[in-house]
Formats: sequence, C-alpha cells, structure tokens
Amino acid sequence: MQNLNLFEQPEVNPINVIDYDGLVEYHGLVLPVEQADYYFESLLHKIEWQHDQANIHGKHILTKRKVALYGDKAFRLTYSNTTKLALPWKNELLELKQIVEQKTANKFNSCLVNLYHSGEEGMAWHSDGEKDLLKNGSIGSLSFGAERKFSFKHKRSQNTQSLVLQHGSLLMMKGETQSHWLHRLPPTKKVDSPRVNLTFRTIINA
Ligand SMILES: O=C(O)CCC(=O)C(=O)O
Ligand SMILES: [Fe+2]
Repeated sequence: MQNLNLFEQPEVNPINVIDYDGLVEYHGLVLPVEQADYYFESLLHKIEWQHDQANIHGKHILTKRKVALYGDKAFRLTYSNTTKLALPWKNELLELKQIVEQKTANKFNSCLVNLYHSGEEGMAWHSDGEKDLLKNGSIGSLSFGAERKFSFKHKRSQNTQSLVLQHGSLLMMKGETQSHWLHRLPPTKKVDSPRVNLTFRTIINA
C-alpha cells in the first residue's frame, strides 16, 4: 500500500496565463475566504499607506492610488522616476509571505503594497524591476478585495492575455516574463470598491 501523507495538501495545478517568453501562473484562491477577509481588513488599517509619487514627462504628480514598500532591509525601489525606501515588515505581511513561499518554493525579501480605492484607479502598462530586482526573479502577487481584470501584452507581437484576479488569489510572474511582457491593471467603471495587491519581490540593493 502507498504511504499517504495526510498533511500534504494536494496542489491544484496553476493555470498558465502566457504561452511563451516567460511564465505566468495563476494559482487561484490560496486563502479561504474568511482568512482573505481578515487580511484585507488588517492590511487596510495597518499598512502605512502613502500616495504614490510619479514623475511623468518632468512633471511631479501624486497618484490617487496608495502604496507602501516593506522589506528585510531599507531596500530602495525605483520606478516611474521616484524611489521608495522599504519599511520594516508588518506581521501580516510576513505571514502572507510565508504562505506564498511555501506554495511556490520561492524566497522573497520585500513587498510592494498597492491600494486601489475603486475601479477608477489602476496601473498603466509596465514591466517590473529593470534595475533593483533580481534578474528573472519570481514576483508573487496576492490580491484582496474587489475582483479586477489584469492584462499582459507581449512587447514585440503586442499579443494580449487577460485574467481576473480574485479575492485571496495568487499570481506568479516568473523567468523572463518581465523582459518580454508588459502588464497593467486597467481602470474600470464597473468596480466601486477597494482592492489591495501585494507583490513579493527580491530586491538586490542594500
Ligand atoms: O495591482 C496589481 O495587481 C499589480 C501591481 C503591479 O503590477 C506592480 O505593483 O508592479
Ligand atoms: Fe507590476
């Protein structure tokens, strides 16, 4: 008879979102709804939210979206011509980091947290981490709150793939994905409630 390990959760195979030039895996729900609700509320209250800054065509602007960066050290993360400095971890973020690490056999040293107050707020086409991130390092993205569409566009062919990110779900962006694909969170009039997104990353500056 086979030796069954009752403590090993059968892992449902993740769905592949792109077919080539990288790997994007949607794991679906990785937290039971009650736990996802708990973390959503905790994060809304405990994260040190700041309006995101951007420098677009030489103009300094504050976005409506709020953000915060957390990490093992005071890492720097530069994007849209502004630099964020990582704050010391919150317990909730460490707990969620551990869940993602265990599910995916990855290690992360930082997390960028985003708050979209409603569907009016989104994030434009971009790739993550030309400079500050480990090259071809995995990015683990946990979503809470409102379900939102998320899209990928191949830089050369413009081929586009989209999916819906559910409350308590995990999306992994791996390998060469950031070199070949852009991603975005399109704004939408259909959503009027908030969403929190966590992207666990490996930053390489100290
Ligand atoms: O909100 C999301 O799902 C993704 C956010 C994102 O792409 C980023 O923070 O770089
Ligand atoms: Fe991103």
